[in-house]
Amino acid sequence: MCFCATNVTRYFKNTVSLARILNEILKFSVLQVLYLYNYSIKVMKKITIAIDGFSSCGKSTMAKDLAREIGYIYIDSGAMYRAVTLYSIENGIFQGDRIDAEKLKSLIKDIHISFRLNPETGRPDTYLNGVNVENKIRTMEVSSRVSPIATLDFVREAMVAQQQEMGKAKGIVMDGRDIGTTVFPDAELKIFVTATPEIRAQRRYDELKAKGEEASFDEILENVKQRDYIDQNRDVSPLRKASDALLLDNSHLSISQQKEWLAEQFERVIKEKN
Ligand SMILES: Nc1ncnc2c1ncn2[C@@H]1O[C@H](COP(=O)(O)OP(=O)(O)O)[C@@H](O)[C@H]1O
Ligand SMILES: Nc1ccn([C@@H]2O[C@H](COP(=O)(O)OP(=O)(O)O)[C@@H](O)[C@H]2O)c(=O)n1
Repeated sequence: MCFCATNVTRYFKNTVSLARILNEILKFSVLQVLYLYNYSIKVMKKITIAIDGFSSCGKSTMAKDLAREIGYIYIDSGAMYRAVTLYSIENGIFQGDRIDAEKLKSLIKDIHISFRLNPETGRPDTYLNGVNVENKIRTMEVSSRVSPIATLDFVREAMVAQQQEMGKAKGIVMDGRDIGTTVFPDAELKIFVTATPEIRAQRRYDELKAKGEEASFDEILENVKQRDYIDQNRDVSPLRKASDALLLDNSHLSISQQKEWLAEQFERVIKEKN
């Protein structure tokens, strides 16, 4: 790709006409044109993109789309906390609502989380100790137990260390609750997303229904509010907007509108950095 792109760029010399052709004839998006052009002349400095915010507001939808379009790695940090929660459910860490933190602490080194691209969806699936748990971690049972697990300092320490390792080379879009504040405080682009609890619950409800799963709107709304409360009030890395994050309330934005907004922010920052 690099060889072809370099030659094409040399041939056309004029970036504007090249961009127009890629855009109008080959139907490349503006971002793809920008990325291809920068890639071709090998000057594009990769950045780190941190997307934080409240539960179920569309963070991963926009993060995944952007990452795919610009060729960055996408990491869903929430999936990692969900995987630890699933492990805890399956390994007797919960006694009713009580968490056996000592037991989990002694087992945490045995929890290995990774992501692999699913060729069918074109998106990364979550693996727990080598097993694909992408569907299992999205159940209401995991949703209702994940936030207390995510308050545990040794769990966060282990997850943050892995996340920082994944982002060492930049070129990463990560979404979660503490990415812009704790995991990558120096991220070049930080977004904080919010929407009303009712709208977020409706989006999650529609998603579960579309998957053919049993869902109660009231239960989801309660879960969304409860997780927001725990996430904002925990001692370690509580959910906060980083002071240098851009605020996006997407209550009344469509998926494509928010995608376009994020692409504009990326384009602006990447131009400043290159
Ligand atoms: N702007 C939007 N309008 C309507 N639905 C949306 C929007 N953004 C995301 N969604 C949908 O809302 C649900 C939750 O989005 P998701 O990206 O998983 O949220 P988060 O990562 O913040 O938990 C998904 O089903 C997604 O398709
Ligand atoms: N960086 C992160 C990501 C998630 N989490 C926790 O993990 C839970 C699940 O995260 P998620 O991103 O999958 O949640 P949804 O908004 O997708 O439902 C959150 O409610 C937080 O309690 C966290 O503490 N820190």
